Amino acid sequence: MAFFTHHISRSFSSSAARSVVIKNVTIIGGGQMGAGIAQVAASTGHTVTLVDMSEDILKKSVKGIEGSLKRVAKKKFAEKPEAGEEFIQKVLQNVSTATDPAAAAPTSDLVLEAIVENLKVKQDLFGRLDKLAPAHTIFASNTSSLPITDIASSTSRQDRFGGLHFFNPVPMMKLVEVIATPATSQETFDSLLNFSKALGKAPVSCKDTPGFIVNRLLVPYMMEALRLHERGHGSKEDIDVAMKLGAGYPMGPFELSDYVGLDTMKFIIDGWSEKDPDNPLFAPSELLNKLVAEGKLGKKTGEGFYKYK
Ligand SMILES: CCCCCCC[C@H](O)CC(=O)SCCNC(=O)CCNC(=O)[C@H](O)C(C)(C)COP(=O)([O-])OP(=O)([O-])OC[C@H]1O[C@@H](n2cnc3c(N)ncnc32)[C@H](O)[C@@H]1OP(=O)([O-])[O-]
Ligand SMILES: NC(=O)c1ccc[n+]([C@@H]2O[C@H](COP(=O)([O-])OP(=O)(O)OC[C@H]3O[C@@H](n4cnc5c(N)ncnc54)[C@H](O)[C@@H]3O)[C@@H](O)[C@H]2O)c1
Repeated sequence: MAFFTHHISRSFSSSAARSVVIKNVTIIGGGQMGAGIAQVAASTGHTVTLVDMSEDILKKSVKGIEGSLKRVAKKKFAEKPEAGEEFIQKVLQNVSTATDPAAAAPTSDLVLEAIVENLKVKQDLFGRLDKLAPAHTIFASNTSSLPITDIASSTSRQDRFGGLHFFNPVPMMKLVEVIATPATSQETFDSLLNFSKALGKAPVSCKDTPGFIVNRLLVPYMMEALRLHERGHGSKEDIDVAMKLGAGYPMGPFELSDYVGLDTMKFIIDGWSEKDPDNPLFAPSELLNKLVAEGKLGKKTGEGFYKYK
């Protein structure tokens, strides 16, 4: 239970570097979040290196960015399609790709990670990058549910490590949660906050507590929707309609689950129920486990709670 009641008091390291103006950004993980963050950073004049495990994945990421930019341009340059095309090309010029994170780390002001929601994999990545990146480089994680302190523990720059939690779809969602651990320096926190504003986002300040603000409230809600359905108390379609029309949510919980990715949901809930097994809010869902075992991960694989093909 300590996991959820632990109170963190923040202190600032005096050994911290000066506040960094973030211009060159390395984003690791070119999935739905990494690609979205890369798009928004490149659109706001940052130089971005997007890293993933293969050229094929990166091609898909850049294609996704281009598709999303077209949607943005269609709205932003409704009267001037040529200006829209110019905007898209200019943004894409700000994005390069690499399969080795070591390629860009030495010139980055910020390394932001948006890879799989697995503590060990994230720690291995940052442990390796810690030896390659210059002293001023800030590290940040886009984790949904893992303690930033635990991820940062694999590095020797805990004062230059924080959380930057974006929301899906990144080009549309205005919020960024900026997370300071007790070891995050004030300068690092300010740099991350200013970077979020430079992206045109609205940052809120969070402590390094489970789920920060949004997911501490959203995860129990989403899981209870699944359990309500499993108890036979509502079809997924009715639950979705009810929450859209009765609570004003843009998507119902099953639509949103498919949009987020059922694998990511499972990583989150398994991690929390392991740490806090007696908490009924974090009880696992058999239906979720079954769909993930079948490879039905939501929109990204063409099927989850609903079919998209
Ligand atoms: C148990 C664990 C569970 C918790 C998981 C937590 C996960 C995580 O940590 C936190 C999250 O992110 S939580 C998740 C938080 N996220 C939420 O809660 C999201 C909830 N959903 C929403 O806010 C809305 O449904 C959307 C904004 C997604 C779509 O808007 P809509 O009005 O319903 O429908 P529309 O007709 O489709 O789109 C209209 C127009 O919007 C534009 N546009 C849209 N996507 C775009 C993109 N990718 N690019 C560019 N542009 C994009 C475009 O102009 C489009 O027009 P077009 O002519 O079609 O090009
Ligand atoms: N999906 C969401 O709605 C959402 C929202 C906010 C935060 N997050 C968090 O963002 C992170 C990424 O989520 P996502 O939805 O973009 O996942 P995703 O599955 O769409 O993408 C993850 C990408 O990371 C790559 N990857 C995995 N391990 C890697 C490694 N070691 N090196 C380089 N690349 C690697 C994968 O190839 C994949 O392209 C997770 O920590 C997740 O919890 C997700």
